[in-house]
Amino acid sequence: MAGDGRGARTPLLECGGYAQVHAYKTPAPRCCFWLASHINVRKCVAGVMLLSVLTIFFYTYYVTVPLTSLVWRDRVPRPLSQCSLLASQQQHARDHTSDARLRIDAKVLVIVESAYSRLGRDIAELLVANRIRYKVEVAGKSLPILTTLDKGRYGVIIFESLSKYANMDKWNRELLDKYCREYSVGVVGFATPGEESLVGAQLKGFPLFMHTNLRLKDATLNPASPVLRLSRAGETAWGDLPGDHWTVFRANSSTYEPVAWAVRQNEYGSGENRSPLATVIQDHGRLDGVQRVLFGSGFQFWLHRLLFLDALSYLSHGQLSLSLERWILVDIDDIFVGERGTRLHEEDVSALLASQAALQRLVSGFRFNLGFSAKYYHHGTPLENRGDDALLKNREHFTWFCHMWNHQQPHLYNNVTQLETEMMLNKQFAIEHGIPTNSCYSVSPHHSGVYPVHEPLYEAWRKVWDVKVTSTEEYPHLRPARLRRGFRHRGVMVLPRQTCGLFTHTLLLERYPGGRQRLDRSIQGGELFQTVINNPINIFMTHMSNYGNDRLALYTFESVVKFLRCWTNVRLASAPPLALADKYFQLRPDELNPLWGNPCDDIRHRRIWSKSKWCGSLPRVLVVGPQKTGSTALHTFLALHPALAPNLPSPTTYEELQFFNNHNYLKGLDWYLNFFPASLSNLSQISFEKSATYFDGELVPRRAHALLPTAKIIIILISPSKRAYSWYQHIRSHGDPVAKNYTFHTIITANDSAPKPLKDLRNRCLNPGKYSHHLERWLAEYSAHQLHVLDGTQLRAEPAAVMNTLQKFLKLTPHIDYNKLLKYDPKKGFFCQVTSGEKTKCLGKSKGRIYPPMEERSAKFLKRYYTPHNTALSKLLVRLGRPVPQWLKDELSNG
Ligand SMILES: Nc1ncnc2c1ncn2[C@@H]1O[C@H](COP(=O)(O)OS(=O)(=O)O)[C@@H](OP(=O)(O)O)[C@H]1O
Repeated sequence: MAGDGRGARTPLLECGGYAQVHAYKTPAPRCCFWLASHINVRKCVAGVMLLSVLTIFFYTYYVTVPLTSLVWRDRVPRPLSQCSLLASQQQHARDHTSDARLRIDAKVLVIVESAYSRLGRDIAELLVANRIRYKVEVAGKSLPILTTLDKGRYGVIIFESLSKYANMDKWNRELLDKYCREYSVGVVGFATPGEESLVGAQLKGFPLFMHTNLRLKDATLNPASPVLRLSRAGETAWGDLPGDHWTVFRANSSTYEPVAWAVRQNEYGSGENRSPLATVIQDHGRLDGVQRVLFGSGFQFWLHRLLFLDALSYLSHGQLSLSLERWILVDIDDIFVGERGTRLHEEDVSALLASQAALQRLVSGFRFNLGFSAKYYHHGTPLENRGDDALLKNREHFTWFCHMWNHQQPHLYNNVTQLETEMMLNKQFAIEHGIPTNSCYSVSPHHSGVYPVHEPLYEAWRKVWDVKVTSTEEYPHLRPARLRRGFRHRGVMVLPRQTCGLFTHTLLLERYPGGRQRLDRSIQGGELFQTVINNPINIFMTHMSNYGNDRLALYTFESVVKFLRCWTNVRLASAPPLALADKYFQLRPDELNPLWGNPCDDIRHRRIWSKSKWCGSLPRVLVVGPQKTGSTALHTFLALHPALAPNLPSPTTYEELQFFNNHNYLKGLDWYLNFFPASLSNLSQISFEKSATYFDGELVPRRAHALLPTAKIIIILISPSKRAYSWYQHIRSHGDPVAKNYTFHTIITANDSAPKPLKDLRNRCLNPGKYSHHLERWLAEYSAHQLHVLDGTQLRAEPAAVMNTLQKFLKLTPHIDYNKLLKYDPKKGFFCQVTSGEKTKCLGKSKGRIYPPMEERSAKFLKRYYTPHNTALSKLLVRLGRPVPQWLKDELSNG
């Protein structure tokens, strides 16, 4: 057999030569014989399969792609533009401001039917999206308090149910009308669907008549209505209006003026033959001095959201007016990255330029912002590679920003150098191809490393690209979009990014998820349209593939911009990212400081956060102070418990990390996490942290809750007077120059005309002792059952008893008998840790200092000073069902 095989090779060569020469002669009997003897069925099947795979590959990459893309390009949808107003110039929008409203707060009161009602929720969400402050009250027997001293608390009162408003009891109604008149506060009301269909029914107490449960179509706005500001009149929203339960208004008084109209669905004809019915009506307040805007339906109809914002603006005399400026930046990410067959051709680039030119006519300064990953340059079909070249050829028409060179997620790199090297490759490419490198903007693939923060990314960005701005959808969470915020970290401004409904895989309008109508609805008054209305600065992320194929992105943006132009008076503009970031934080300076959340609480965040990071040992117990109440003793006692593990010590502040209350917070979460490494605690242990300055830190409860929402909070209280005195002795012995120069009495009695350093010291000394005030702040974030208020005087005298209660509160196992661990040390005058035998280990000299007793006059002064705060604390503890400590009873006694 072996001989057969070997000998068979030669005829194959001969076979080829033979066949050529003797093609018409005998058809290679030896060759066929050889083939027949060598090819079995298995080989034959394998060969056919291989051939098929090769054919499919060839067909897909070289035949289908160009052909299908030709078919797609044939079906490029035209942007929606059925608007007669597009050609006309934008007019000046009304200014609702007046001097009348200096006596009210720019806040609205929303009176809802129930805590769960749909429209009430929609109203609240729209207010949140526009950062309008509000308070929600469920309609009830009495009205909430409307004034503080001589100031009105609310600028507009919104009734989710018009009938609840009209049917208020006489007393409340008179009270409300009086408030509205006195402070020129307006009312918004919504007619909610009732079971009964009313025809010409009078709204109780008003010369206004209503038809209910109607189906309507073809909405228009009254160009003369003074309410309109964001909304622009002149166009008709053709077609059926959503919902079967519309209310329309008819009035026979000049106090009423329609804001919007529609016609009945079963009404045909045109122009004058159609009788428009008022769906939104304004009451000028000519009869009773109260201005109102009443809606015949809720927010299912997109235009009502716009009119609602206008109503707030009008009724608040401009106090609640939104700016008319809307900034739009469209990022095109993944330049060069797309799959073969989905990338841009030369004609797509031409279309991109043409669309950009069209958009520039409506959005001043508009340029597409291109983010490139150069590793994939020229990775397409030959036609697509020419598309890459066309982009580069027209590079100066666009703005550019760097994406990751290889589109890798930065959180996967634990090494800054590696990140820098890859960023350098992209930069090198940019320099070689004349791509501008000075935008100071970058975007990370899949938001990776931006939030939760991956420090090496920020470091490399700053170093290689001088990045000062980025954008993400992830801070603080992806959803809901209206809660997205910006922040700044390590000099990089992170802007919230909005979505426009287009993603990497969204290639064709006809295959749009949920159908083309879904995208069109989003554009025509729906989500995308509302996004632009609700956000002064919009950064939209799109991908290269959205601009090839049927150029879905061009359709989307041109359409929405035209729709905005048609129906609103907003002034659209664009600017480079750095300018937008400056604008953003000018508008929202309160957002500059970040609020760190726990990356492990959100699976999306966990996925874009380094695997080497660990949040499993973050503290679950915080001892928050205040200072000089025995917090160090408590920390030491807790650390003796086998179920508890304290953080690693800080080189500068020892056991206290002082993260939540000072500049350490701005160092970022990694800084804090480093004190809680995975090795810190075994799995059954609970980590804890103690920083005595947390208690009275203004921002601490909010920050602590954002990161540690389930933590237990321990507060230690002693007499605030004694605390203040101990604190004075403490900073004096630390050499504080002001404390050294003044007596305790001078400091605590300093009045407001005293020198600033003295006043500052007085505040630092006295303010932490206003216990009830600080406790309320903690209670605003944490629920009462998470808070444990511990008596510091008792901790000093009977530490074992206190630790007993605390162990129960913390549900610690095993339960430890602290009588065995602590012993009174007569020399120190305090309880100390028992070491070997009879020996003890006490706290250092700085705890349990020896100093003269407080002067009588100071004690008297402080007792008086703290009385209101102590009274409030006592009430608060009773309200919470907690024991009132003996020291507090003593302070409140008359003795
Ligand atoms: N067991 C034990 N040992 C030593 N000291 C004890 C102890 N228990 C309570 N105290 C009291 O704790 C006071 C210091 O409070 P803090 O530890 O909270 O001070 S600090 O804010 O951390 O600096 C300290 O205040 P001064 O007496 O003014 O020094 C002590 O009175």
